[in-house]
Amino acid sequence: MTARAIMIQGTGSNVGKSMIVAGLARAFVRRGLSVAPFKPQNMSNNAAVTPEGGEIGRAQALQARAAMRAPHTDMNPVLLKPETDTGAQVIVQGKRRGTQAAGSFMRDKTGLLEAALESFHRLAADVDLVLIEGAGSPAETNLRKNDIANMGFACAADVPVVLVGDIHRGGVIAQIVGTHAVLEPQDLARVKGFAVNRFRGDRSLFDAGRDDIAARTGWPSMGVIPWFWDAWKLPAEDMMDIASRPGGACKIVVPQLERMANFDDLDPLAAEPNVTVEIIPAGRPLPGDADLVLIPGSKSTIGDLAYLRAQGWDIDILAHHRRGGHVMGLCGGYQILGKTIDDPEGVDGRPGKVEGLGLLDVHTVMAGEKRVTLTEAVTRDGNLPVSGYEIHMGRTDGPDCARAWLSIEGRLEGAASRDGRVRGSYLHGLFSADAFRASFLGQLGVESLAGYDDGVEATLDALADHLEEFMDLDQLLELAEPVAG
Ligand SMILES: NC(=O)CC[C@H](N)C(=O)O
Repeated sequence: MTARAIMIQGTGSNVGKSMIVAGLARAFVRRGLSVAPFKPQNMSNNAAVTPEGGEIGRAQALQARAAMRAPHTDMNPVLLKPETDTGAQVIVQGKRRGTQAAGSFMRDKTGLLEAALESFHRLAADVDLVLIEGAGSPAETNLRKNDIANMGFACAADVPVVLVGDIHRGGVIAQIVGTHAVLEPQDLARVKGFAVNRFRGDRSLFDAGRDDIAARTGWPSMGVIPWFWDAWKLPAEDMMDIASRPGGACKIVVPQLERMANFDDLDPLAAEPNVTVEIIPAGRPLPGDADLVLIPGSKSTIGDLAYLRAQGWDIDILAHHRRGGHVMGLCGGYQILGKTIDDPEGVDGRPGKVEGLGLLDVHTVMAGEKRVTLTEAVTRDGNLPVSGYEIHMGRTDGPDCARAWLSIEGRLEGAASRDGRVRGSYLHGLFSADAFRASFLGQLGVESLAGYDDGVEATLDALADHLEEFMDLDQLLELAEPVAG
């Protein structure tokens, strides 16, 4: 089969590329094509686990779901997970390759373009259409040399590009015309069209603006896409996209860690009408009226523990617990709740051994192989099924693990305090299980009113309808070119 491919690049990060690729994937699947999403290089601490036990960006996992395919490590062959301001864990074709400083990554990308091309061609051998997503913007001329995320990949793979701008942040004419102005001729020749995303109001008011972009660039418009109001119902890719979600009386408070990882854990809770999820940014105390403080995962637990203390959140969490409140820690958050965290070789950030909050009598050691796996578990009290995933270097043990509240094929998972109000587990994604979430919220005194996965499916269909209406999908498909062998 000869697949066709097209690449969606943006005029900047967060212009809505991943959402557009997800919507296009669902729309083209509904038109009868087999579709695979692909992003050569992603930078995100929000990872998903594939059935083969590898890691990819969560956005590609959502796009795979939109395309009705299992996620695969080939869909995002290079994933950078920031650990500090200057260093990141590098994941290649799903596996941790090590930690690299930003500067050395820029200079030395040995083998990465080859890995990206290999993955791309493997995907293309299997489907009718590969929808490729760029990263950031191709207008960052200083990053063009050695690039594998945008034009560097588009040129190497010989694929056409559509450029998306974001009118909501302003200056969209300059975004697109400006990108046209700074691209080198060989990159410019790749761009076949543009689209304007996140339009609010009367679209006809922008007709002249759209025509001006077309006249100045020579590119046809693929559409002016109105704001998609239900976007929040889809798993968030970027920390910038997660927002507090006002809802009902039950208040779940989440300290926004600097290296927060796998925050899709919050989505099923935020989708509950009876629940308000409040994400607290640095500089603000955790509110005193929380029903539950949820400490999310962290890419660098020791670093984020210091960050949490610098905000005074340790004091807030201990006070909340003393007042009778519930505390839950997931993965990095679980480790933070324990007594000690020991990372002798710095496999998770800076090396060191530190004391945790001590709300759980457990100890964590970071070492050895990274555990990356899809996991099916059941709750020990009600035998409720929970499916989730694990991504961690740390191993946690201690007396409170005897009160583990989950069981994975007979093995105990997690820990709880004697009074049961403090709980931790390595299992990400557990709140998507409707029955478990209902029972968990029941313990906090509220009723669950939402079916989470059904809601995501309905939103992906609505997104596909939205793009069918406001983008020229026939023309987009015509622009897609056969993948050169
Ligand atoms: N996903 C997580 O929260 C990971 C926790 C920690 N960074 C570890 O690797 O063990």
